[in-house]
Amino acid sequence: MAIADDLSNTPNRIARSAPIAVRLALAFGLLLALLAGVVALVLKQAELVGESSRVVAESSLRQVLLARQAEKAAQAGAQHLHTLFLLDARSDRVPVYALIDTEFAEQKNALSQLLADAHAVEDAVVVERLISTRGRFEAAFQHTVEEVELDMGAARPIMIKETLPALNDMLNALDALVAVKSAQANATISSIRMQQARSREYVLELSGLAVVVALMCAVMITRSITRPLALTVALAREIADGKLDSPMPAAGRDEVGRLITALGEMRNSLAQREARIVDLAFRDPLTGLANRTLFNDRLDQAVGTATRTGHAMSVLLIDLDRFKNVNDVLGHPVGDELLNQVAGRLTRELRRTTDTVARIGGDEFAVLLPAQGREGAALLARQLLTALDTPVTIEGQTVDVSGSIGIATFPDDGANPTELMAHADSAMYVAKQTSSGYAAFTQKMVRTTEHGLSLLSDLRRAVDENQFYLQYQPKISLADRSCLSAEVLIRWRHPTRGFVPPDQFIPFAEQTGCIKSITRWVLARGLAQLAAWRAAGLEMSLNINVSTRDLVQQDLPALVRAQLLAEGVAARHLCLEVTESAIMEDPAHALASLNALHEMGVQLSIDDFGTGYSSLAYLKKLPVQELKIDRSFVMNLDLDDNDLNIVRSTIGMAHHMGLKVVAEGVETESVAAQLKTLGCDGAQGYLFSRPLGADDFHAWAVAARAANPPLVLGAPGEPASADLPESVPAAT
Ligand SMILES: Nc1nc2c(ncn2[C@@H]2O[C@@H]3COP(=O)(O)O[C@H]4[C@@H](O)[C@H](n5cnc6c(=O)[nH]c(N)nc65)O[C@@H]4COP(=O)(O)O[C@H]3[C@H]2O)c(=O)[nH]1
Repeated sequence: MAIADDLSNTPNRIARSAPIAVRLALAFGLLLALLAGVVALVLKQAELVGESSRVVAESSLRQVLLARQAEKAAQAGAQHLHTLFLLDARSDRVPVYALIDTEFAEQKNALSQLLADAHAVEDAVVVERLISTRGRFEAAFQHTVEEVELDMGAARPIMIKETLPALNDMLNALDALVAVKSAQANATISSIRMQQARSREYVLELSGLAVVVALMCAVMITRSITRPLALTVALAREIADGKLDSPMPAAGRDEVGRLITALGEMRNSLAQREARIVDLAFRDPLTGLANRTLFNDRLDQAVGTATRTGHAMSVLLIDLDRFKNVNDVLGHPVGDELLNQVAGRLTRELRRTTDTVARIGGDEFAVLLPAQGREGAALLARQLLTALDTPVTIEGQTVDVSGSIGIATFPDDGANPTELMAHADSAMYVAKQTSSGYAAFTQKMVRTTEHGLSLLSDLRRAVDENQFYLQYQPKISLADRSCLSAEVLIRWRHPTRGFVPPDQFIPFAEQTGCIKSITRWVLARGLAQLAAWRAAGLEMSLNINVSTRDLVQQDLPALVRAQLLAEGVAARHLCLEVTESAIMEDPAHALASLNALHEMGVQLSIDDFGTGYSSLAYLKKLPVQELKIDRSFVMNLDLDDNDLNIVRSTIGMAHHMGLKVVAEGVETESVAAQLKTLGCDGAQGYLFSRPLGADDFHAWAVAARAANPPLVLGAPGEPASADLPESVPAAT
């Protein structure tokens, strides 16, 4: 069967190997040749038939004419014989004899010619008979003529008995000859007719053959063009429908074959481009991981499957800690490489091909675990955190990596992808505050979120409704216990919640952006109070806390400048406290703000030192004058050698860098004494005073000043003899 197919396809293959133009030229050439052949044959046949017809007609006519001529001559001879009987004088008969001789000669000549033309046996027999009858006639005629000259009376019976019967015999023989010739002519004509009929058949057969051959050629050529064209059209439609992987039809070497090849090339390049587009649409170009779109798509499918099968499934959201620092401090190429390495580590931890790891944001990754419950997800979270834990080395720099993972599991933590992702997100934020680094979602997290929402609207109202107030805590010099500065601490008296400590609302205000209006309020109220104290003769400076958000916003220096000008307070009497984590959150912007404030003359202090991640080496680059050691290291300084060592080395290094050091949370004399021994410059704590209201602080400060007059006047880090103008340079 295959061989038969092969054979039947061979002409097609041959046909398709030649160009269409050549094929058409060949086909039409063949057709023309066939037609020319047929025409030539028809002409030849017609010529043959015409020639033979002409020959036969001429020959028959000639023979009939010769026979008639002989007959006529015989009849004329007979007439002249009669004439002889009517002429008595011999002289009158002589001319008749001459005529008779001529007629005899004509007769003889005609008969000789008839004999010469008589090829057929039957012709010869008839002619022989004619010649013999003529001979007898001629003899009888001569005899009669001789008798006429001898005895006219005797000649007449001779003529009647001999000559006339001989003449009749000769005439009968001539009739027989004419009949034979006519029969021959008829036979020839019917043979010609047969020949003509045969010629017609030949012509018809040849024409039929030519038509069949032409049809076969036409079908073959048409098929050799239309079939590949139909395949080409089908291929083009498939390409248009986006089917780019169906098998390609075999391409010949003709024009259609070249078209198929070109379509194939077009299809391949389309397939490549489509793959690239799909890659761009669904892959993260940096890490090669699935992107958010692909992740969401797979999450939809996984939730669909889990709903049908009743199996659990989990989502893990992973956020890298301090990634922004890496990007800002070490540069984007290092940040990109870090993300790449993290992507590799996450991918390597996944064991099942059905699991998906995706990069869904800058430093945010997500893992989809179909058919995996909470325990399995928590186990993987721990493995991922361990995998991330090893520091990476990029361009010779060692970068610590850590992450926080939030887990949400279907169906307990969410019935749809949106809920699952939102709850994994909430869990991730909780995870950031835990030591384990991961957290599975609980309903309590929803309540926290709800609580957060109502807290947000309350916070927004608090400034307008004057629910905030300020307290001031003295910062004293350990050298002489004098008070030169006060730290401003905000307090919130909520109408229904009661007193809300700053630790509970400041971080939230920072997250939600409310901190900006709070800082503005604290700056205005605090500087107004400072101006009032100074106007009342209390030599004092103020420390005000600013948050990360304040620091990265470029309008902080302008705001501070405006408030200082509004209250007429010199910039040097203001010290802004920033936490090291606030600086490290966005070092580039933080540094810009700090520089602008420093140029303005504002003092800068690093708050809660020791709790963040920054190093003293990095702080060296900052325009700060003071460093406040966190109270967690100070409070048990006299009991804990570790704390003592930390505080000692911090003071040593800070002094080495030209910074004043203030210890927070000093509650006992023993700690104060230790700090003084260690060379600490200032201290703050319940030992000296709890945070006080403005009036109480004023009274406390006046009393303290009386008990412990300052050896020098000025803010920590400020030269005692400084006599700076009360004006404020414009912020840059
Ligand atoms: N145990 C103990 N605590 C002591 C002692 N001496 C002072 N403190 C407390 O230590 C905190 C010192 O403030 P902080 O480190 O800047 O820490 C502050 C500061 O980071 C933030 N904060 C307070 N007011 C403001 C503000 O106006 N703006 C901003 N951005 N943050 C503020 O809230 C944090 C907490 O403030 P507070 O609750 O007022 O808590 C204050 C103060 O009451 C002591 O001897 N023992």
